[in-house]
Amino acid sequence: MSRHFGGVRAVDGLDLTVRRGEILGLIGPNGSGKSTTVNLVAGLYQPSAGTLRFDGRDIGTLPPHRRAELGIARTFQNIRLFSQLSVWQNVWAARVVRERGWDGFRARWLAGAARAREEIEQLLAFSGLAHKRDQLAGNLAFGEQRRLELARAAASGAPLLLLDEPAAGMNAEEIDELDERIRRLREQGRTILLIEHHMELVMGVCDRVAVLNFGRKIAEGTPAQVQDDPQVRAAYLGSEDGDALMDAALAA
Ligand SMILES: Nc1ncnc2c1ncn2[C@@H]1O[C@H](COP(=O)(O)OP(=O)(O)OP(=O)(O)O)[C@@H](O)[C@H]1O
Repeated sequence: MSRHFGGVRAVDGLDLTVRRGEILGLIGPNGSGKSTTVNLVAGLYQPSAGTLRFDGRDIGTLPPHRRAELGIARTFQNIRLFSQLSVWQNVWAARVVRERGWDGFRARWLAGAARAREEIEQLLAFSGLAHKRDQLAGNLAFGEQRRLELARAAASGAPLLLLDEPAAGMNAEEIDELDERIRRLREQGRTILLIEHHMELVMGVCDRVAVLNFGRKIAEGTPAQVQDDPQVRAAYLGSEDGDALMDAALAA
């Protein structure tokens, strides 16, 4: 796929496969096209060229809500919750969409409510937010909002989760917890595309890693292979992420 903005080739002939059940890390220096890739998969952007298949089906022209119904959920780099709904209601809204799709959302939401409630309880426990259930999402602390976004994506039941910098702004303890949650989602059979700058998290949790630079894929492989790749090191040279990449390589 490619996506150009005027003269900027944000994504430039990217060929990427996310295998069922894996955690694929997508990394790259600032402005290398990671978020554009997520937005192409989620349907917020239309590709300038190329095709996109999900579970064998061409979804390149479907609007975002149809892709969500088919089983693609996401979190946002800049958190986007329903800030005037409670924690519980945020998770509930995602859960309801899964059961019935947007078309039946209003008419049939009551059906299956008991099972949904039980699942929402489990998700609130999973994200450590059970005690915050009645608070407005907009009033949560930053790290809690990130946790709620993840819970909401999980509540959709989508087999594919696109996580766009879920560790951004988190402290070390929160990142450890995030690491654990991402692993648990994989254990449940979810497939995860993880966009992240936090190298320790990426190298620790991902099965495979793909590296972008100027919209192109410059490397793909296991975390160890990618860390040792001279092109990857060159792309990151002199940046903070590059230093972290070296640290992760040395620690491995
Ligand atoms: N809507 C847009 N309009 C114009 N240019 C855009 C748009 N979105 C992204 N770009 C440009 O495309 C390139 C890739 O941006 P993108 O946000 O995908 O990178 P990224 O790898 O996610 O960066 P970061 O790590 O800083 O989040 C950048 O040069 C950016 O300025």
